Amino acid sequence: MDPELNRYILLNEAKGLIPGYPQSMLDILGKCNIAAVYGSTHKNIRNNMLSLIGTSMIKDRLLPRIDRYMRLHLNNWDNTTVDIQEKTMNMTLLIALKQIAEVESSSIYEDFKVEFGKLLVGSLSLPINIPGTKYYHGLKGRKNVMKFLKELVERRRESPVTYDDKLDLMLNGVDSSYMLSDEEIYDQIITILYSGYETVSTTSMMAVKYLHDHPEALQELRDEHFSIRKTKTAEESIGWDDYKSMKFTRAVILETLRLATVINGVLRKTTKTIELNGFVIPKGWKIYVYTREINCDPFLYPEPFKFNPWRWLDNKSLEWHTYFLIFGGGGRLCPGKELGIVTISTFLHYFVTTYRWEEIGGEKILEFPRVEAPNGFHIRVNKF
Ligand code: HEM
Repeated sequence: MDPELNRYILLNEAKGLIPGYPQSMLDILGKCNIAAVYGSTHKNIRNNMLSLIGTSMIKDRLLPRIDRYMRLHLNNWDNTTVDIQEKTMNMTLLIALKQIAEVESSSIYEDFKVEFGKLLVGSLSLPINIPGTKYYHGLKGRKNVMKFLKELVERRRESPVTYDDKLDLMLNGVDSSYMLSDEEIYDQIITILYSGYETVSTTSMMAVKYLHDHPEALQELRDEHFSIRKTKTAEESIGWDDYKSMKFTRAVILETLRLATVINGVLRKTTKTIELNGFVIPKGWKIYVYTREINCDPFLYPEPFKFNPWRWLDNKSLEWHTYFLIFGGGGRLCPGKELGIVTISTFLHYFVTTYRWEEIGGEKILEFPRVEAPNGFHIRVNKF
């Protein structure tokens, strides 16, 4: 839990502190997934990942698409009761899938979602492969997800048409310095969908919850988004400069991530016997770099249990603090950080400028060990 030691571990992969994720995760996300590789292979996969989800890609290609599908997704919520947990999960998966295979995503989405759900549950399970176990279902999910992806790739290769999405970029070598093999392409797609799923959907749901409970913050957020809308026609999408101007929105998202910690920590494994703070950690041992507690450190965040987005504006360096580990650190710092924040910001933009909402009430949200609403999180939504 020691922030300094945690940071040391994250920054020193080369000294024998490589990722140590469980066997179930490695089997189900694939052996080429970014968390399973290290050294030069990791460098190649990560550079490729950055060329697919990094800032220049978001600016030019991803944001317009996120904007378009967010509008569609938020259409027709007027005068209805929605389970915002379910809605944000669907939104996140569908929008991510659209970025990968835009044209085909609509037709495969419903079936794909079922298989992806199995994969998700199986990724954190005891690796016992007998019918009925989560692991068994997870492997089945992976097998079927792979089937979808292989068919997509085959069709693309046979077709003379070019597409403007991540799959085409991967097939045609977006990163000129390294061409992914087919296996790497499949695992890269699964990794993108997996890493951005619960993180983005849960944070979107929890932002709705915190904003509902803090009307002052909601008002300031609305003002920020209405002032952006004022400069545009109803059909005009938000652009990169609009996104960069959403200072309060970013603060709301960071504060939500801090309080509703989606990732409690990250796992590492020693490749040799190592001494850390006077303790000898034998070769092959796993280390759980538990970062959750840092989010509630009263020295960094006074009144740590209070939802106070303004703290991120009063102290602009907070996001860049040495112990800000919400997105990890070192050579594995989350490459999807900006894409995640862009997606949640776009969701909040259209949600708060179109609707007001009330909680149906009484529904439990668990914050530990996972942030989730076991029975859903229902809200009544009405147009302004
Ligand atoms: C907004 C919420 C998000 C949070 C809080 C978050 C958090 C993290 C953390 C803590 C790590 C470090 C893991 C480690 O050191 O082992 C990480 C890595 C990663 N994240 Fe995110 N993430 C978010 C969104 C996303 C999105 C939207 C994507 C992709 C579309 C993504 C893709 C990845 C990938 C590929 C890695 C592995 C990087 C590597 O091993 O080099 N993340 N994320």
